[in-house]
Amino acid sequence: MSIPVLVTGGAGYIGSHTCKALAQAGYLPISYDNLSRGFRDAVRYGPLVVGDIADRATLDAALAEHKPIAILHFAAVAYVGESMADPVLYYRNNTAGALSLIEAALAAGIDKLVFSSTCATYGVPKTLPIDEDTPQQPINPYGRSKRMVEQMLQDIGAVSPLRSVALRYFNACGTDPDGEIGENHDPETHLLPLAINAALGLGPQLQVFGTDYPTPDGTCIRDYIHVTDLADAHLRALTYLENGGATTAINLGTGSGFSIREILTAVERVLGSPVPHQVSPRRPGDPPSLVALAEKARDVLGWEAKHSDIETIVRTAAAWARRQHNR
Ligand SMILES: NC(=O)c1ccc[n+]([C@@H]2O[C@H](COP(=O)([O-])OP(=O)(O)OC[C@H]3O[C@@H](n4cnc5c(N)ncnc54)[C@H](O)[C@@H]3O)[C@@H](O)[C@H]2O)c1
Ligand SMILES: O=c1ccn([C@@H]2O[C@H](COP(=O)(O)OP(=O)(O)O[C@H]3O[C@H](CO)[C@@H](O)[C@H](O)[C@H]3O)[C@@H](O)[C@H]2O)c(=O)[nH]1
Repeated sequence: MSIPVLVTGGAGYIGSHTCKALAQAGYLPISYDNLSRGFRDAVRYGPLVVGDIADRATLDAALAEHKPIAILHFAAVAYVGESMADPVLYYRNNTAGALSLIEAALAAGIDKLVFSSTCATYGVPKTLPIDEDTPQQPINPYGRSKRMVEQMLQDIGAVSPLRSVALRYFNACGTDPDGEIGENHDPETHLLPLAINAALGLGPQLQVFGTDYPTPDGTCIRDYIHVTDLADAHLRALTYLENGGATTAINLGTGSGFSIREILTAVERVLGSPVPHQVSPRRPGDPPSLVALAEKARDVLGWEAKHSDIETIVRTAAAWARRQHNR
């Protein structure tokens, strides 16, 4: 019998890829998702409970029915720009929502939780690459909404059996190499899919948000990590907690940064067509450079990125984009 695990946000991009990895490893992923930003047809590897993490009645019933041994908590709203415009949404959904989930976990006696945190909790770090001891001083409500959840997990974990791993992802990208699931955000706001769609003629030209950052070519630098590598890290974090591991926080990145211009060059090289683009003003809330030091993930989880070379990222994401457009 497969081991049940509750996956909030299992109908979303990273959650659905992690459900696939869980199923392959002998777990039964129970997706718990309000479908506000996810898709029913992304839930393929276990049952779906349609519910909101703030809805304790539905949540408690799902926990009582499926008896998961752990929770992987992906459900959130996750756009830096949107969080600047609508902070209430971010604090309500991400922070208050997480507290509701934690209370439900405690009531159900669940003592293991893996949390989707983010490098956006670091703000504008003084030095690069970013290790886990870098002060968390987020510069947007999205990052603050997530840092608060990390703090709640630490405080609550200190006085309860709940142990957790906060995985601070850098920029998720790429799609399932088998093509079963992919990245479907509506609207899409992420650089990689927008650049690929522009190159393939499947979307409008890309807006490059700012060319006056303090970086070598003036565009923002990010650390791009393939979603399959993120999924693998979640399994390892779950195993760590099953083996009695203590509450901790771990970066998930490659350790290499790419500027937006370097990404456009890479997309052009892999797809053989240029990325039509124009320069636009900076997007509020964007730090100039975010690059991980990924040693803790290797030391604690035995994890390293295996699919995150830029070619694999572009190839898998482009295959998915073409399939969505039957091209
Ligand atoms: N995409 C990235 O680059 C990135 C980087 C760092 C961290 N993260 C974090 O990873 C997680 C997943 O991100 P994603 O890119 O897969 O996003 P996504 O929007 O594809 O998935 C989020 C899922 O959560 C669901 N959801 C949202 N609010 C909910 C609620 N109140 N109750 C139940 N379900 C709810 C949505 O319907 C959606 O299916 C998020 O927590 C995000 O903050 C993402
Ligand atoms: O049309 C676009 C979209 C993005 N960018 C830039 O590309 C970079 C990456 O942007 P995006 O793909 O939107 O990712 P982030 O804003 O870095 O945020 C993602 O990565 C974060 C970690 O860095 C996560 O926490 C967030 O959930 C996730 O949305 C940024 O400099 C953007 O300004 C553009 O220039 N044009």
